[in-house]
Amino acid sequence: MAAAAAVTAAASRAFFYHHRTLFHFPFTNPLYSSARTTPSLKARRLLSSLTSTQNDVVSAESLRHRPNVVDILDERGLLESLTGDHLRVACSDPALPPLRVYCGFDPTAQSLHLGNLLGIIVLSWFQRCGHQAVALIGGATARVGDPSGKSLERPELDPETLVNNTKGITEIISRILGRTPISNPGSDSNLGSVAILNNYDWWKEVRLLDFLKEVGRFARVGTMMAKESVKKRLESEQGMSYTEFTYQLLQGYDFLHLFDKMRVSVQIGGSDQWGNITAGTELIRKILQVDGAYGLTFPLLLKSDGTKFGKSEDGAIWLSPSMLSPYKFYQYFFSVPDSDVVRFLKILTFLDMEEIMELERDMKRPGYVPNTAQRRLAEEVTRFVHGEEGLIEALKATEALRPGAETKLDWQTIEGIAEDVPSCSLAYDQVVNLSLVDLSVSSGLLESKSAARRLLKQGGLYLNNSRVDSESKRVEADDIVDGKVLLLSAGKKNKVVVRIA
Ligand SMILES: Nc1ncnc2c1ncn2[C@@H]1O[C@H](COP(=O)(O)OP(=O)(O)OP(=O)(O)O)[C@@H](O)[C@H]1O
Repeated sequence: MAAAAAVTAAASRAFFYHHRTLFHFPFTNPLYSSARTTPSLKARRLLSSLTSTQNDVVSAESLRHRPNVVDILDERGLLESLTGDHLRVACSDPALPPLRVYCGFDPTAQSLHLGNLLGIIVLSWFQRCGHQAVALIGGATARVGDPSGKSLERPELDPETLVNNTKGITEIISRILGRTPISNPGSDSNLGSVAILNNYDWWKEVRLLDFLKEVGRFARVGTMMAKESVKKRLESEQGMSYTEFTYQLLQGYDFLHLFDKMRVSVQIGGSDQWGNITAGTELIRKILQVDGAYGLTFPLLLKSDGTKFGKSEDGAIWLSPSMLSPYKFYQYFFSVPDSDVVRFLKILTFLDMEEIMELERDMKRPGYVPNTAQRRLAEEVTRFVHGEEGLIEALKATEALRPGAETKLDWQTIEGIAEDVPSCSLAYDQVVNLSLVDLSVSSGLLESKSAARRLLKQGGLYLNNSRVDSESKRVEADDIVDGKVLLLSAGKKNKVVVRIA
């Protein structure tokens, strides 16, 4: 009873604290009048899970145990900088309500990529430690273009592309973060919830004169010029447009808006976002005259050649399954060099640090089966991004590419492989009853019938992963997988997918 009463008292203290933080310093700036800044109906629905008072009441469970998310990020190599050490205390203080933390993504491509995954992972860590995640799509900021880390002005995107990109990115974030397991007290589900907002919803209402008067007045040009993103560009031949120079204030104002309207007190981002994030904490401090807004950055994920994983490079690791199949995604992680695998396990998975260290020790022991750590990494990251079904698809495709494998093939698995190996289309009548020797040539797998016969005799010709051991073998209707495709292999590496037209 006493414990329950203490919990209730602490919960109401926490609840009260929340309202005090929000409303103690009333903010009468006309830019924030509710008529102008109300999010769209869709955004409101998405936000409802976060804005309900029920979610603010701290449960007995979270009061007892809220792991320190900042320490966890630090331990795993996911912490670069904090705007203040107070966040370390605030994030695990049982007297405070869960933090609301946001990460922004400009919809500059149809899909997010591996570099952006770090922001999602950090949001997920916050969720797992009992906090609430907000993903912000920069529908407005993408029209301006973030100069951070860019040597050239970003190309302008047309509204239709932005809408398309926003849709793709929203799907990815809700798919990944919507299934993050968390202890979510007071909720029927033990899956995380994420609010996804679009900053165009408030920016489209803001008038330039109001902005200059109410926000611009508090922004010092000297401070803005000193930001890394601006300094670098001013040194370049092309210089910087006024539009891109303003970007930091747009992102800064987003933080102010989210802090003021939705009690979001933490912004996270890659280290290149430091200047934009601090623009927000500075505006909050100057305009709202409160402390209690925090910024946290994580290191950029770099390739072994020192360049960052991004979308501009060839062979970007996309998170959308329509831009990179779960099979290819899995294969990427399965093939990372031994020198990177432990670092990736810490940064990109939620595996216990003990387990990762054990894997690291195993790698140095005699008898270590090569790629064991990579397999674990590939499984964990693929499951996080593509779900259990995506992982199964990737594993099936991996198995299907192994000649002699006994897994029964289905057409989706073969189609998954078709992106990665040559394929051709042949009419049903051109295929059924044709000898395997002839099919090997007409499908383009082998150059000549004699080469096909030779390979068959050596036991190297496979139909749907089963060895073909007779020269007289002809294709039967039943060989066509699900009535749609065949997989022909010459040895371990060469394959052709034959589609039945
Ligand atoms: N390699 C990376 N490692 C960590 N975070 C990254 C990485 N790449 C991008 N981010 C983060 O993702 C968010 C959006 O990034 P942004 O759109 O600027 O980069 P990008 O897609 O890599 O651009 P580009 O490929 O055109 O350089 C930012 O918070 C940024 O810090």
